[in-house]
Amino acid sequence: MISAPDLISQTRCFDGTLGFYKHFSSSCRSEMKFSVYQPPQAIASPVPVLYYLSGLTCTEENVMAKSGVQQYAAEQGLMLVASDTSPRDTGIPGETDDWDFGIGAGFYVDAIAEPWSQHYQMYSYVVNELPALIAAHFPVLPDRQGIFGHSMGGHGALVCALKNRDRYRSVSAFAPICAPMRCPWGQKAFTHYLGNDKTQWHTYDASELVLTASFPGSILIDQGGADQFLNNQLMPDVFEQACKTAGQSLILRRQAGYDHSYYFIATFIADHVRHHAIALYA
Ligand SMILES: N[C@@H](CCC(=O)N[C@@H](CSC=O)C(=O)NCC(=O)O)C(=O)O
Repeated sequence: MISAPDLISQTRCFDGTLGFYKHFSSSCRSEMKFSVYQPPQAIASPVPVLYYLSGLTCTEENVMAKSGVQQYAAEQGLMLVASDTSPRDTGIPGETDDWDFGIGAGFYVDAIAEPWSQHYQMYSYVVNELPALIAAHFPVLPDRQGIFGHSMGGHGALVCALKNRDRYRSVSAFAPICAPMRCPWGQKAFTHYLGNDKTQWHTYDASELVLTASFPGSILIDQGGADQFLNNQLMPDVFEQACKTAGQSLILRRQAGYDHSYYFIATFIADHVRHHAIALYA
């Protein structure tokens, strides 16, 4: 039996309910927090569920506080679940030293290198443990799941969907880190979490994965043209080229003038929720 999470706080929002929760994660072997927006439709019957993965430095709160996503989840009848971006307070030396590694920067991989492998199991957490807990304790249709995210989390969403096409019916991303093996954020995280063997890195790089594991539906990506991280960290051209090579359907929208912030996400999040709703209610 999967234990119920503890409710930390609950707020009414667009005729639904926004709740913040904590529980002990067996994957990460530490306490984890997450947030859930339950739309009004979920009172009558179970609804599809959309998972959101945040970027570096974020928690389970950022998307709920800054994007305005609840309005669109309420319109479309989707449960929205946002996980934290890493375990916290594990006691691993150095986990708070850098803003782009350790706490707030789990990169949605299962670490295999010590000491990170003891707790940093974010891939298993978001793909297996959290969905099982949500299915056990919230009114969702667990065979109707979508996933999206921003930056580190946008890349995490791409990887989760590409590796699990049987579990997710839809995927989208805001300004994802498209080729982590080639950028400083990704190289730093993969070196520490996965070690120096590059064959391990390939299994968590969306631009490599898509060459051998395509997703059945179209992938939607929005990328701001004035994003400060565009050229040195995000590299959407690499993913676009890989999708072309693999025959993967991709809608890559380059949005002139937009940066990397939640103002950019708030501007286009209605389109993303609609993209998921179409697939999840088909
Ligand atoms: N000054 C920022 C630097 C980090 C940042 O930009 N984080 C982004 C995600 S970057 C890639 O994963 C973010 O979403 N920040 C949180 C927010 O609410 O904007 C910082 O310290 O946040």
